[in-house]
Amino acid sequence: MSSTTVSPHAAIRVDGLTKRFGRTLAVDDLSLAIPAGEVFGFLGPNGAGKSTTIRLLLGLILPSSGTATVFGVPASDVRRAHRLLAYVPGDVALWPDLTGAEILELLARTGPGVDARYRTELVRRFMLDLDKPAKTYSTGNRQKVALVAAFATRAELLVLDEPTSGLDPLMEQEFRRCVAEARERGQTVFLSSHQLTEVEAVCDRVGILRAGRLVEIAGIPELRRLHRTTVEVGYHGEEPSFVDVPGVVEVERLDRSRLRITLSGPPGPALRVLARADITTVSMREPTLQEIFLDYYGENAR
Ligand SMILES: Nc1ncnc2c1ncn2[C@@H]1O[C@H](COP(=O)(O)OP(=O)(O)OP(=O)(O)O)[C@@H](O)[C@H]1O
Repeated sequence: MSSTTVSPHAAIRVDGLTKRFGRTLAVDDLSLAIPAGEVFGFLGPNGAGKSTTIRLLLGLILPSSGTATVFGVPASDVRRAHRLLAYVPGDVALWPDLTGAEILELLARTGPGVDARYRTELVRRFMLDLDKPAKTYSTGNRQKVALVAAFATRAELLVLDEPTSGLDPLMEQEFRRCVAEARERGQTVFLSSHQLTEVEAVCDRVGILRAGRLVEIAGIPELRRLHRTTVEVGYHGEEPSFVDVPGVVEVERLDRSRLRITLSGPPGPALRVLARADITTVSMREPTLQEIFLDYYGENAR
C-alpha cells in the first residue's frame, strides 16, 4: 500500500544553511538535496552538527542564514511541515504516567495520520508491552514506542536521530526491516547514526559531516571506491614492483610469496602490474564504512 503522493520537490532541500551559537559555528554553509524515496544516512563524530541540522529541519531553531525546506515547505512553517514528517529523537522522553498504549494513541492524534493495523503489527514485532506506564520503561523501550509511533505513520518523511542507540541486536534487525518497508512504501528516511553497519545496511546514500561542513556525499559503493582497498596476492618467481605506481599507498610483504597492497582510488594501474607478474592467488577487500569513517576522522585524517 502506498499513500505517498508524488511531489515535484526534494524531500529535504537545504541551501547555505548556517547556524551559529555565539562563537560556535555548529552548521556551516550546508547545502543538500534528498530526493523523495531515498534512505539517507547522516554521519559525523560527536559535535559535528548533526542534531543542530535536524533541529533546523524540524523548525525547533531558526538558521543564522540559509534555508531548509521539506517537500518545498519551509522548515520554519511548522504547522505545514509537520504534516509531512515524523520524528524520532535519540533521547526519547515520554509522559511518565501514561501507558505505552495511551502514548501511541496520543501521538497518533497529533501526527500526520496512522496505519493502525501496521502499528499493531509493529508493537508485536518490537515485543512492546503497552500496558505499563512509561516511567517503568527502559531507554530501549522508550525508543521502541517512538519508533513504532513514527513507522506507523504514513508521513512522507521520517527523521530519525540516532534512533537505535538503546536497542538490542534483535530489535536493531527489526528496525532495519522497518526502514526497508518504509522505503518500499516510498517514504523518505533521514537517518542520523553512529552505527556504521546500520547505515551501510539500510542507506542509499550518506552525507558525512565534519565541524559543521559536509565533507562527502555519495552512495556507499561509490564511497568505497574512493577509499582504501586491500589486495592480497600470492606469486611465483619475481616479486611484482609497485614503485611509483599511481594509487598504491602501501605494500606489505606477508611472506616470501605473498604481498598485501593498499590502494586508494581506481585499481587499474596496480592491476596492470599484477597482470605482468606470475600471480597464483588474489583476493580483494573493499573498506567497511567504519574504515572510511576512520580515514576521515581517525589517525589518517591528520
Ligand atoms: N544550544 C546550543 N548552544 C551552544 N552551542 C551549541 C548548542 N547546540 C549545539 N551546540 C554546539 O554546536 C556544535 C554541534 O552540536 P550538535 O549537537 O549539532 O552535534 P552532533 O553532530 O549532533 O553531535 P552528537 O553526535 O554528539 O550528538 C557543538 O560544538 C555543540 O557544542
